[in-house]
Amino acid sequence: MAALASLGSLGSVPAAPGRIPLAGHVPQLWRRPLAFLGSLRPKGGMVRVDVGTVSVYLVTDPDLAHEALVTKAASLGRGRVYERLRPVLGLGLVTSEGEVHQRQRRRLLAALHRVPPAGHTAISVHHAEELIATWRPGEMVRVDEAMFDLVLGILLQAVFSRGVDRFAAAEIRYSTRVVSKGALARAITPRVLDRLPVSPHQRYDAAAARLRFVLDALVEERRGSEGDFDDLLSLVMSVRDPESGAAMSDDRIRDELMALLMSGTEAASATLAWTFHELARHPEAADRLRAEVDTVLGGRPCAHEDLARLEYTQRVLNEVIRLHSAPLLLRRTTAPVKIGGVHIPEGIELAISPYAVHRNPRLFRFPDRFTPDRWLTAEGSRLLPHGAFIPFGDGDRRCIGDAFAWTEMTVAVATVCSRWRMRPAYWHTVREVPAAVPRPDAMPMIAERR
Ligand code: HEM
Repeated sequence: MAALASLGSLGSVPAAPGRIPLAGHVPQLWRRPLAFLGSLRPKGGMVRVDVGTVSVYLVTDPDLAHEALVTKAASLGRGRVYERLRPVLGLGLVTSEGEVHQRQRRRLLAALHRVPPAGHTAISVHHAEELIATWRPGEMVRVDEAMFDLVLGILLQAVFSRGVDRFAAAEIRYSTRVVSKGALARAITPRVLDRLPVSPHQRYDAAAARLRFVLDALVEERRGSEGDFDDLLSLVMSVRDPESGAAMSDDRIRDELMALLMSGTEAASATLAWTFHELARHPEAADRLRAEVDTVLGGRPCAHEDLARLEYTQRVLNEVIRLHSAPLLLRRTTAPVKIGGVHIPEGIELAISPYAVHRNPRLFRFPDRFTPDRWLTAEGSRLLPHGAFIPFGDGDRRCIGDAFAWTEMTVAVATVCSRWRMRPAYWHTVREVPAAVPRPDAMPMIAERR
């Protein structure tokens, strides 16, 4: 950071290595985006990455990340990528900014804080038990898809306690996948291409339209229903803005449901899939985790009180989420701001990279190694500097579903590992694909009964 402070102006921030005229860093971003990001450790913690003619200033240092996400957050908005996604996803928490975002965030947090944690554990256990009951010994399971179905099922039941009919559920499943998987491609392709009759665009827009349609119908159906519903939708409908006292319109509720579906499924299911991948690659860690699960659960389903006692399981999850975290949290300056001593004018695209921060050897010894016990030592999160461990972001855009995700992930890992041992399918080499949180291209595994 000291090095950047001496630079002062944006023009003196170094460009990442390997830039070529006109294309900038597009070849590296195209061929090996995550390895490229993980390799960037600029002196001073900020580096310029050119995506064609657009420059993005990338933050890889914890102090600067903390400034951008927390102390200077008031001068940063959402930026170009979210502008592209707004027409599709609407104005939910993920895409909105400024006063609209703050108001909606207060309301959603108020609703989420009223969800009883033990109730969420019970829903997670029910769905995890149901999932493993369908597996047969020696069967190939697409773990990435199974985990997506699991977290989607949990989220849908948390939002619609009496369930949704199977047509709506199938539509939500299909469209959520298409819209979240295609978001990155939509965000980086120029607007002029949207109108072209090419199938990926048409498929994307059609899926988003169908998702909006189904969610609108479910909200409307709820408005016409009698009785008490003990779920997130009724909380969201009833919650008032703590300052103005106003309730949310149905359109806004629909946009927030879209935001929850987008953010609440991909990241948690990818993290779960990576957990089974890492456990399969580290048999010693898998043995310890199974031993802990056997001791704590003793063969019965997980209860809410068990979660805190699954300490090694939580360390495994912490380590997975450190290694497989968001490549980029995107922002744009809405006012001139000084970050890391550099004066940044209004309208500049910034990106904070948890992925790069979490692989910084100054913060984590042998950062590419999977070492769950690092969370027992001085490296453990409480002693890390601000901005050093940010898998859920930070500041006024920090993930609102972190507790929700932590519960369902702990339950899922404990439930699967109490009964099954997952072995990688030898015919597939898993690749990390860039997404909001990197996801596996596919993760076939063989389920072996313990
Ligand atoms: C392992 C699981 C998860 C990870 C790693 C994760 C990560 C993140 C991160 C990094 C952000 C901040 C994005 C930014 O600063 O631009 C975020 C925001 C958000 N997350 Fe999560 N998330 C997870 C699960 C969930 C779940 C389960 C839900 C909902 C049930 C959820 C809902 C949201 C929402 C609505 C936001 C937007 C917050 C705002 O902009 O105010 N997330 N998440």
